[in-house]
Amino acid sequence: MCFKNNNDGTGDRVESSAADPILRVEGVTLAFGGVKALNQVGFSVASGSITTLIGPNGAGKTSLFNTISGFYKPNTGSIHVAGRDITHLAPPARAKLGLARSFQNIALFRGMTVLDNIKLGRHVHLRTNIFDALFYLGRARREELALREDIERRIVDFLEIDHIRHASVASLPYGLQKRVELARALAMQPTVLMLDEPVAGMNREETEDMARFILDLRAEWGITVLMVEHDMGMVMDLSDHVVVLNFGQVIADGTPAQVQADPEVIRAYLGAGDVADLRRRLRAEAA
Ligand SMILES: Nc1ncnc2c1ncn2[C@@H]1O[C@H](COP(=O)(O)OP(=O)(O)OP(=O)(O)O)[C@@H](O)[C@H]1O
Repeated sequence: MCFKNNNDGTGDRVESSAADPILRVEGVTLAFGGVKALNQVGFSVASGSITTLIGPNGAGKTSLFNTISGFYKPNTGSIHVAGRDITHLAPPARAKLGLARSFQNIALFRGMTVLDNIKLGRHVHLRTNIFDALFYLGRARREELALREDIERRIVDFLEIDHIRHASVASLPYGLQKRVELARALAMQPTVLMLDEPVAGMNREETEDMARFILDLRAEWGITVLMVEHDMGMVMDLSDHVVVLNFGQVIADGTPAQVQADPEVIRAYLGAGDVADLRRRLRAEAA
């Protein structure tokens, strides 16, 4: 594949051929004491796809996200981005390779402006990395002067947040804060964007906006999306590929139609209901 994003300063980024998955997880096991949060987990994410991890509470989705982004080290198994083994790389090195993520709970600097929060995302590609940047803003700001402004402008235009660029994050409604968090992740110029429950806590209008942005960033920017999401309506509408976890294991892996029809998914994940029923109920609740 060719990166459609502007990759200045990212000389060590990886590329994949059309035949290879952009992300591959193989035999990953992760234990917390006696609890196996992940047990021999394996799946692939095709380049340019929207892939979603679902599963009941405690299934291992967050553990898997944290393992892929490098915050947890697996006991066994490996993780590959565009064919390169990244299992032993720290999170900033993974981010440099194009693996960016957002967090379930908003992790923005609430006292700072929207624009300053977005700029922090760019430091992943500077000599001053994002973690340094958080603590040594003076140095980061000096380096900022050398950055091109067009990426920020593109992101701000794309996410329709121009009118709030100088507002402090704390003053914004929840849906806009989540959009700013997405903007910061985009500022990392990701190849694979990991979104942790992107519409959690959003009202229907905010959810629809976020769904539109996710579809557009794949279509217009060529970014591969891997997300964890509980909103079944959104999962089934947006995803090309759904991976279902239960008790730390992959119990189904396929298209939305395939996993919706899988009896083990219905039994394990949805209990007595079925996906169509759950979807109806969720939509009724949202209305
Ligand atoms: N830091 C931790 N220490 C000990 N056990 C943990 C830790 N994190 C997760 N677990 C356990 O690992 C298992 C998987 O948890 P995880 O949070 O990954 O599930 P999840 O699918 O993300 O759940 P949810 O949908 O509720 O967020 C659970 O049994 C959980 O109690």
